[in-house]
Amino acid sequence: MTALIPRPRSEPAPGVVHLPGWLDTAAQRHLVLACRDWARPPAGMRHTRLPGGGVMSVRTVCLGWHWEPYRYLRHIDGVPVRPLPTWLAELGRRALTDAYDHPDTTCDARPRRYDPDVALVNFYDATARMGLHQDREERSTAPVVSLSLGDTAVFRLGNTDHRGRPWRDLELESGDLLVFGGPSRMAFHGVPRILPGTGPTDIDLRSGRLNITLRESGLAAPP
Ligand SMILES: O=C(O)CCC(=O)C(=O)O
Ligand SMILES: [Fe+2]
Repeated sequence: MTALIPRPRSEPAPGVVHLPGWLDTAAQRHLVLACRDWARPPAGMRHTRLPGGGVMSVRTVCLGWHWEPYRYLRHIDGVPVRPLPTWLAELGRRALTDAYDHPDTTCDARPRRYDPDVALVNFYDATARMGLHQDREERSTAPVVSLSLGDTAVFRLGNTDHRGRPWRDLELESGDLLVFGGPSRMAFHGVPRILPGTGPTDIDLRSGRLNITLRESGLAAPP
């Protein structure tokens, strides 16, 4: 959506930085097209099965490493994971610099080097959601970089101790960057709601929301 009032940078918790509209329209469209390519079979988008027998309402495709609850793998059902393109890792590095290298930063959680080797690409239709969880399968403590495309999401940023309150809800719009690192790296977070019909009309995504998170797995690449 075109914001009439520019939304300012914010730091909703120490180590969490929200940069609204970080990606311009061309960059958003480029990412949407890339996601469409990554979503093609055989390692396409799928509803992740949960150990309890349910399936997640979002559909996911992974780059670099496959994620499944609660581990990273190179193959799922015999299907190798797609590589993570170097341009996407570079975008992640730029994201951390832009997020933390700011005079108002109260907590610069930038690692000396950031080498994201895994991306989770989630697609949310109008009814999909994601429960509160921690991103804890990574062995690295480096920040998570999150990019949002399409419909606005209500993003719930919780505390680091448990799933309950306190939490705070942020709206993540198309093009927004959110990073969470430092003391908030293990914050519980989730997406209780998507606001259908709020995405831009010029990024080649007719409906729904894409979210890309970049992470450092801390796992050794196989020889
Ligand atoms: O969709 C989002 O904004 C969050 C996604 C997320 O938490 C995850 O993929 O682990
Ligand atoms: Fe997460």
